Amino acid sequence: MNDSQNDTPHDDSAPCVSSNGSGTAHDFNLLVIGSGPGGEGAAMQAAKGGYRVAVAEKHPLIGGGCTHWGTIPSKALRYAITSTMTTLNNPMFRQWGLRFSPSMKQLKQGTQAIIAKQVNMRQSFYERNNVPILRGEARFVDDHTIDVDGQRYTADHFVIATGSRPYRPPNVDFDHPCIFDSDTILDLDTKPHSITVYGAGVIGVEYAAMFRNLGIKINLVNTRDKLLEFLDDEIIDALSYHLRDQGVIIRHNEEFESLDGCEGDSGAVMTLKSGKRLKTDIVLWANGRQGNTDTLGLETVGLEPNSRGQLVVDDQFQTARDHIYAVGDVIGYPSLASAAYTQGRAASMHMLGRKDGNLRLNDIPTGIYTSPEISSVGKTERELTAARVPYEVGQSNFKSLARAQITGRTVGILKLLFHRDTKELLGVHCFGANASEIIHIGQAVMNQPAPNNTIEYFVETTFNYPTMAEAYRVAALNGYNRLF
Ligand SMILES: Cc1cc2nc3c(=O)[nH]c(=O)nc-3n(C[C@H](O)[C@H](O)[C@H](O)COP(=O)(O)OP(=O)(O)OC[C@H]3O[C@@H](n4cnc5c(N)ncnc54)[C@H](O)[C@@H]3O)c2cc1C
Ligand SMILES: NC(=O)c1ccc[n+]([C@@H]2O[C@H](COP(=O)([O-])OP(=O)(O)OC[C@H]3O[C@@H](n4cnc5c(N)ncnc54)[C@H](O)[C@@H]3O)[C@@H](O)[C@H]2O)c1
Repeated sequence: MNDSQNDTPHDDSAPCVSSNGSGTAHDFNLLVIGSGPGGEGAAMQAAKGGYRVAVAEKHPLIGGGCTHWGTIPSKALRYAITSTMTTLNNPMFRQWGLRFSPSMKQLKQGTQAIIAKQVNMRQSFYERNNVPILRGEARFVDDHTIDVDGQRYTADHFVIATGSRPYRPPNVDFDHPCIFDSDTILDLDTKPHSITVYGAGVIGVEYAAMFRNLGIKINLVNTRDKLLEFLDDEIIDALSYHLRDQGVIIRHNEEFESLDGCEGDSGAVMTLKSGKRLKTDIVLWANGRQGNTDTLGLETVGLEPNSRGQLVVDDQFQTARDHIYAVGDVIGYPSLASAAYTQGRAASMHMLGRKDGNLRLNDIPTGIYTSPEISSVGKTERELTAARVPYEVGQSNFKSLARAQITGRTVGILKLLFHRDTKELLGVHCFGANASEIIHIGQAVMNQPAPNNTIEYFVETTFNYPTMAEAYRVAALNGYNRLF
């Protein structure tokens, strides 16, 4: 499909009954708002199911915040920083006198090329599946009609997949050149000497780790008493230890009182309610997100988002209006690209009436790209203890794995939690190189029907050697040895 087909406007005077091939009095069976992972998952699943589908997108390029401001640019920058610094810190290169301080511009060079590849690839998905992209900002005008920058389109169903943006409190001046959020930090052109990161959620912790790798002084201000409290306690301790060991100053249980940009671009001062004052070259505000619902005209269709702009949905991702679904960041937790895509597919399967799908909507792994990575799936020790489940722990320290010794990436653990009677795998928690990849081995076993979901799989299986995956065998044997 070419652009002119994509942009075909709806003719209000002639409603097209079935002539559009949708078998409906509306232009489309499904109109998706937003082309991030949530919107793409919904659009592709519905198109494959025979629906006539269109996607409205207000950004000039498709791919969503995920591609342009979130997952992809942050992970591309992280890769550029870690690979450059690993090379520069290699004792062999240092011995040879290799000294180089990369600029922000150099580190960001590769990111645009990766984004362009993502956009082209995703654009081809829409083209191949005959899903037109309606360019412009969508707004409901009645139950079955949206306006996209002056053109009106009708549909039987809608999926709202408009994502989220950084929450900006009114008393912070985001126009100041030294005050950034997770969108604007991507425009940072010069490398600061010091940064205060306010908010120690996933975004704050990932950026703190990333910038510390560049040798920048970091204050990480946490409004809670632990980092990432949804993780396993030992992993939280390991993360805190390694961030501190790398030189990040973490301040727990602190709340901001005021933030003042200094004259010109000479830094910013954050005053905390405890009386502390932190002056750094820049501040990265990373304290929560806001759903993109304010301009959707939701009042027209009788929907009301919560104070953070998020929509409430049921298990099928239906809002209070049955024909309007919502997926991804706009419904809040877990606010992951991975989950958004699955939710989009689930919403479309529901509207198609398909019961054959078996999407595991509650089995969402966590992958956190700190240094080193963190990943987990299933229950934590805290949850199992609270539920009085008799579990045992099997652990492998990366420092004793041959592969880790060879690559020099010896920091890390893999922890398996399993039922001490049935040996069922209940949780997998990993901190270390490649954690977000190797977690999926455990996830696959955990999802097998009993009795194939036990740690016996790891004990009985031959693993490639030397690999990081071997950690599963070591951890399972370690756990076995604790049983009596
Ligand atoms: C810095 C950062 C790092 C992240 N890292 C990870 C990670 O490593 N792994 C992970 O799984 N997740 C990560 N995330 C989260 C992930 O990016 C989001 O969960 C994901 O993008 C949500 O997808 P979505 O489809 O709901 O929305 P989005 O990807 O935000 O897409 C929404 C789209 O809707 C469009 N839109 C909004 N309103 C309208 C309208 N009225 N009309 C038309 N179009 C509209 C927007 O332009 C946008 O293109 C990260 C997020 C951030 C900010
Ligand atoms: N690697 C990844 O998977 C990855 C990376 C980055 C972001 N993300 C996703 O993006 C989402 C947003 O990340 P984030 O770091 O901004 O959010 P977050 O929800 O983790 O919270 C960030 C900070 O804001 C505070 N906060 C959040 N809601 C609050 C509220 N209502 N009142 C007061 N304080 C509040 C938290 O205490 C925390 O310190 C996360 O849910 C995460 O899943 C994922």
